[in-house]
Amino acid sequence: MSLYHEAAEILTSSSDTGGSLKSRVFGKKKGKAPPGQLYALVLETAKWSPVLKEVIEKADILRLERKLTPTLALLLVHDLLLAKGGIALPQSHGLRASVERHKGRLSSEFTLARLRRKAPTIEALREQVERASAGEEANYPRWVRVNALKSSVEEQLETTFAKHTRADSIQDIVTKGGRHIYIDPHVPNLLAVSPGMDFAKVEAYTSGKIILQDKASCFPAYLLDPRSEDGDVIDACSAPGNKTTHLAAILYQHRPEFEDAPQTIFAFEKDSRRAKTLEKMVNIAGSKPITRIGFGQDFLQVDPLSEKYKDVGALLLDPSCSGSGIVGRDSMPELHLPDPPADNRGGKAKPNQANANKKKRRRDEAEEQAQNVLVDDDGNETVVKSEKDLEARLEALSAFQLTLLLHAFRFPRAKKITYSTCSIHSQENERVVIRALASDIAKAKGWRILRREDQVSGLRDWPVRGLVEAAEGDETVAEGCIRSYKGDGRGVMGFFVAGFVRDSVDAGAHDESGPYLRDDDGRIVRDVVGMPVLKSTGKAVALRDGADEEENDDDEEEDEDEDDIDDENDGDDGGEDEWEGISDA
Ligand SMILES: C[S@@+](CC[C@H](N)C(=O)[O-])C[C@H]1O[C@@H](n2cnc3c(N)ncnc32)[C@H](O)[C@@H]1O
Repeated sequence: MSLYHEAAEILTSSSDTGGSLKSRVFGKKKGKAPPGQLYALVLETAKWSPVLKEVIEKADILRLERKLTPTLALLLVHDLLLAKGGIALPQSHGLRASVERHKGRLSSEFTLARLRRKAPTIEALREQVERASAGEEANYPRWVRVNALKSSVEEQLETTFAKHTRADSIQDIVTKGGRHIYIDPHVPNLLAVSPGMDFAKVEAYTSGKIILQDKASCFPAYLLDPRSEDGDVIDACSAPGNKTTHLAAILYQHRPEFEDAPQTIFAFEKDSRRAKTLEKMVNIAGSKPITRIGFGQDFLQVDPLSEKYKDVGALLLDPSCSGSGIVGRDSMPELHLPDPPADNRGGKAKPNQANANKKKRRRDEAEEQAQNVLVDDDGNETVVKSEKDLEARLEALSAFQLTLLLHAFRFPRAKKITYSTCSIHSQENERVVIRALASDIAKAKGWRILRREDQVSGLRDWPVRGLVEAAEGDETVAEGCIRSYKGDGRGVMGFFVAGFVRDSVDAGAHDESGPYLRDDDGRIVRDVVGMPVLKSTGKAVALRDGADEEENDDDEEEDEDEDDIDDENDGDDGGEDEWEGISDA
């Protein structure tokens, strides 16, 4: 079966079956076509279908080409007019010929359809199409994290977003037409831009200078705030790698001067296939030199007492969850099929009312069915027929989430942990936090909630906090928890994060933050001539004879090390031109 027949089968079945488009494409048992290509073809064709329907009907090719069904015509005309390589069939193939014969007519109808929509260029039309098909997402900004390892907000404002106008509020981004940009006041290096921009070919995106990441999804790494004195960092559940690469960028920004032994991020991912995506993202983002990926490695099987993890001072836990906070996940745009020629419809000019009603009924049934399928944030589907089913699913998830959190509490040098979900259910959120704090291990090791007043400034200021009732009336815990809700006008997905801290590490594990005083960014405090200030005396280190020269030599070495990181990153980018990007929670 050709790519187009497989795609047509998916498009025609989409109104009858539940489940997400991704699961229907990637879960297909017998297909021959590469799933990535199939998925892109089906999704893009559905997005463009209102325009293509018009083009096909005006060019009248369904009357002229009797073998073409309306669905096949949409798919083939999509590729003829919009795909880089045209129709993916041999030149002699009958289907290809049946559409290419009408290329001239189809192209001019396409131009007319564009002009009727007042789009001066195909790019402008593409933006319209993206916006119209975005569904729920059209009411949200596109969040863009500038990757500090490779670029800066200033550079991106002058290059990628040079033509954007500065907006005064997040509401302006979604309500005003055109291209607007807003600098987020809470999370450093975060921008919001108007929806509808196609990033697939934007250089800053394909080279990892910018990463598409929802604002709320940036909270965990920012809240963890890893410093050089925290030693190594664990990302327990890493793929696709948004938070891993965010951690790397934060470590890079906090890197102390004149110190070697860079920190390591241990990024675990249980699912080997997803670990490959993680690897790709880590490479593109330039985080590879400091990241060790645990391919297919289950965090629960990692021994906290292993020598390898003796310097782990901070952990980020972002486990699988119900994904109930995700905005517009995998929503399939409505398909607009061209009408068959009049004589194929038994001479009637329009589909009759009975048919239209039948179609509507089928659509309603499919929608109802889809609402009963709970798709978690890893794409796994569970049919939820009742409240009881949902409760059982949430109970299973929260038991797993709690186990993970208690495992993290065991790392002997750990002093900070963040726990997050993209769920709105308190069972997966405050309830897990409360149960974790009440555990024997938390009490034995001295773990407590990271209070609001001790949080990084942007999250201290974030107004949406945890639910007091779900936190069993504990206001300190509820205030320490950070929430967000979709649809509340703040432009973010539904999310939850809480931080845990403790004041001292396990007996036997040393505090290795070093002998020198550090500023808020983890940099060593120095006197006017650049000598480091000792914690013990509050005074700068005294110079020995000849030590001045030695220290300068060291400085040069350190600078070279930092350059090495950049060089390696640039080198990595060269081989990754197939990167199509990830956008995620
Ligand atoms: C919510 S996603 C993580 C998203 C990721 N933190 C990001 O921001 O890009 C959860 C991931 O955890 C992985 N996972 C689930 N259980 C795990 C375990 N026990 N050990 C390691 N990875 C696990 C899943 O396969 C999935 O890829």
